[in-house]
Amino acid sequence: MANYFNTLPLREQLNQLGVAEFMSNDEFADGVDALKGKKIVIVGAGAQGLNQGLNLRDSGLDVSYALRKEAIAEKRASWKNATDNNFIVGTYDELIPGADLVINLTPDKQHTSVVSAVMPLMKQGATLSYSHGFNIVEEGMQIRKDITVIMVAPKSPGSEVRAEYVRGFGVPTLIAVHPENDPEGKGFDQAKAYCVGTGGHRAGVLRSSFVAEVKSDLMGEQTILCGLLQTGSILSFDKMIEKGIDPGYASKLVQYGVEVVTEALKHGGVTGMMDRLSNPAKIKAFKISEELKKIMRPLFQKHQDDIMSGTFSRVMMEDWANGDANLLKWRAETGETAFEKTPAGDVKIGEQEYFDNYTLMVAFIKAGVELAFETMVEAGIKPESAYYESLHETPLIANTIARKKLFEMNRVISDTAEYGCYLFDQACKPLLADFMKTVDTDLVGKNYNAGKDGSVDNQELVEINEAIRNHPVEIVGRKLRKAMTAMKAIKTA
Ligand SMILES: NC(=O)C1=CN([C@@H]2O[C@H](COP(=O)(O)OP(=O)(O)OC[C@H]3O[C@@H](n4cnc5c(N)ncnc54)[C@H](OP(=O)(O)O)[C@@H]3O)[C@@H](O)[C@H]2O)C=CC1
Ligand SMILES: CC[C@](O)(C(C)=O)C(=O)O
Ligand SMILES: [Mg+2]
Ligand SMILES: [Mg+2]
Repeated sequence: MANYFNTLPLREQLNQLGVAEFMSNDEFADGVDALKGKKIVIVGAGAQGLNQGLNLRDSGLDVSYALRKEAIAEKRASWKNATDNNFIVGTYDELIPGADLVINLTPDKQHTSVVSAVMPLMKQGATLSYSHGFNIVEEGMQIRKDITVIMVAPKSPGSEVRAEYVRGFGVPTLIAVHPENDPEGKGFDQAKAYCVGTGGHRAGVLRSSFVAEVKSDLMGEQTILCGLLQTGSILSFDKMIEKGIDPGYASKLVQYGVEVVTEALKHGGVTGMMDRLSNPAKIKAFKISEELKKIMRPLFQKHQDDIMSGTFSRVMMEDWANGDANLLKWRAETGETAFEKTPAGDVKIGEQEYFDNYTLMVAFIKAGVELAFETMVEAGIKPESAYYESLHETPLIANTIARKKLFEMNRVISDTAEYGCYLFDQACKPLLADFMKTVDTDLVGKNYNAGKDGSVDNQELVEINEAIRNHPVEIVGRKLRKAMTAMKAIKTA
């Protein structure tokens, strides 16, 4: 199998990369009708599998789970996830032949073997769905020509797909039909219905392509969403310990701080997050974020270039073939960091205190969101897609860190995202070493405003406010957030 993207002529690569059409609410007027009464069989009951299945069932659809024989015989976590929630569970032989829609929600690494096992059992004219296009785009998987191939890709961890649905909202979702597999022209209607079933239509849906989803998803997860949150958290904690801040306080500030500051990002964009700082702190955070952008831009560009050329996927697949040696080594190293091993102290940190005492994280997030967005757009990804993959999803990932630190984030995200996160983190920490020498506790651990009289240069503040508000991620963000009328606030620690 060859990398599908790399086999396309440049014209077609650019065509597929540039697909991102924001869909209006009335395009979902038929609800889940296209899937009503159809047999939906999900393969895999993990992070996405279980949570999407719960939403689809609550939306009135007929969902069951096909698991590999060993998972059923050994009553593994996936079997328990599905049976504890009263779903019918069966083997591939038992369930796949009757399925109208087979949703493959196993780890990307397993897709070639899972799809190869499932495909011969699928009935004529059935549909196969993915939530990430890696297998189709990077591995060039060929699907039987009578089968329709669709993608419904929530831009969120599975846990938040469920949590947002239960809150009455949803997560932004990319839907697509593989141009090589739409023999009956029904793929798009089915993808829309599936997306309504998960609640995605309430948060914003882009009609996308497998190519656009893969090249943006990989970039978001490696850089701002997971990589930089990991690097920023570890460096912030280590700095506080070096400067004598109480470890329990430092641990709590870092564990929950990213969730608190990004909640402001979710509702009001970078502008809203920066507005939570005092004027002097805002000016400082702006200047630091500019410095961080300068240092990290080449690394962000390298990640995007390697994703576009297929180098990233080739190297990761070499690690798969090598028994995940790097992934497992990096996972173990992350588990050994002082941040991970230091429990959050029993200390009260007020909501505003998270902003005032963690200005450094605000600067990291501003820099990372803007850089990821800028780099994706430069590479041909549409601003709407780049917004979901940078700004909107950052708070959803931050929620997982608040639950159980970086361990939880890396457990909940896909193996592909986890690998890319560590890859970025390994390269980013040394890059930031000199910068971190300049950081003191006024930026992390103590109130930035302490001992200052709060005065600022008016002209400088006006210029900085303008720069923040007029960044392209803010312009597209204001438009997309207008469609998110049902967005709910979450309770933070
Ligand atoms: N994690 C996330 O939040 C997101 C994931 N995605 C995409 O969704 C898809 C699923 O990812 P994710 O939910 O993280 O996956 P998980 O790692 O959570 O999937 C675990 C499930 O897959 C099954 N599985 C593992 N290996 C095999 C195999 N060889 N054969 C059959 N079943 C197997 C497991 O069953 P068993 O008990 O037998 O091991 C389990 O049910 C991926 O394409 C990913 O990129 C997209 C958006 C976000
Ligand atoms: C950010 C990681 C992700 O892409 C996701 C949750 O959207 C993944 O692959 O897990
Ligand atoms: Mg993603
Ligand atoms: Mg992903």
